[in-house]
Amino acid sequence: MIRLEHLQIGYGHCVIAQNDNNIACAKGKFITLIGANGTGKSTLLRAISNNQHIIKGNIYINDYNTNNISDLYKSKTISVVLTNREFSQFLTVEEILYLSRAPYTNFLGKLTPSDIDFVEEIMTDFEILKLRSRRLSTLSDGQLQRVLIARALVQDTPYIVMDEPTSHLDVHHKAEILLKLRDYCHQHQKCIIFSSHELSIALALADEVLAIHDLKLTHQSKAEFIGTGMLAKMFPSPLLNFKDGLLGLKINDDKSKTHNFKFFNPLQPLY
Ligand SMILES: Nc1ncnc2c1ncn2[C@@H]1O[C@H](COP(=O)(O)OP(=O)(O)OP(=O)(O)O)[C@@H](O)[C@H]1O
Repeated sequence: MIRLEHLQIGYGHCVIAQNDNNIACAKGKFITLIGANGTGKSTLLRAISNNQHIIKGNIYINDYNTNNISDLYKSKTISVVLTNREFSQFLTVEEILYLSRAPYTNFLGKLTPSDIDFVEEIMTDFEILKLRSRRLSTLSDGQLQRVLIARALVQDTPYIVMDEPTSHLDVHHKAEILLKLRDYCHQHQKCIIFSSHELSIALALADEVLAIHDLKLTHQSKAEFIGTGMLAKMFPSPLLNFKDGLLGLKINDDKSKTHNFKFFNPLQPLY
């Protein structure tokens, strides 16, 4: 379980988001984090993964306060896909994946046959076998994003946080990768928290929603969240309509001068 207790995140003394009630994110849940630009999604994900100062409150992973956990425990417990390129661009795809097994190797860093099989399995699942010998610096943004998602899975931790993991992917790969991640989360009882601006796909697939609006961080089941009508408040726009929990896009009909909305129901699975 990841627990957020009376958390305040932000910069200096400036709070950008806080949760008044305690929040618990359980294993086996595929949780989307949504909010308008600049509301604090990346800041929250960095805080959860212990890469960001917290103004107030506590974050617990498996009942351990993240302020007090060792690097080794952290690397076996939570993996992260952030948006910055914080690793050496000279590494090949295969090398960065093998390095992600480091928490499980002996002091010589030697991989076992089962480590290698596991990496091969993930490379196959995420269609990156063909990229294995390529240096990271030579990958397209979309290819790199698939590699970084694979890297987080190779680390094989119960908790995974991902900041906009599909932002560079084409529409086919967005749907495919999020479906794979959801199935992986359910099959292996992982807790995956991912931020996304792809509301329709994210809400169609997620089990639960973390939302940041008006400096408040909330956590609800998907159905509860949609029932609150919060989407319309989070994204006030004359082009969008969220009536009855349905996401609608305004389509101007020039002849009749009326505005119709094409609706997509995020409660319906995509397939
Ligand atoms: N290092 C920093 N110092 C001060 N303020 C920062 C810093 N990094 C981010 N901020 C501010 O904190 C707020 C939240 O930023 P954050 O990147 O977490 O938002 P976000 O919800 O992920 O945004 P987006 O959807 O645009 O990616 C923004 O107002 C941003 O300008």
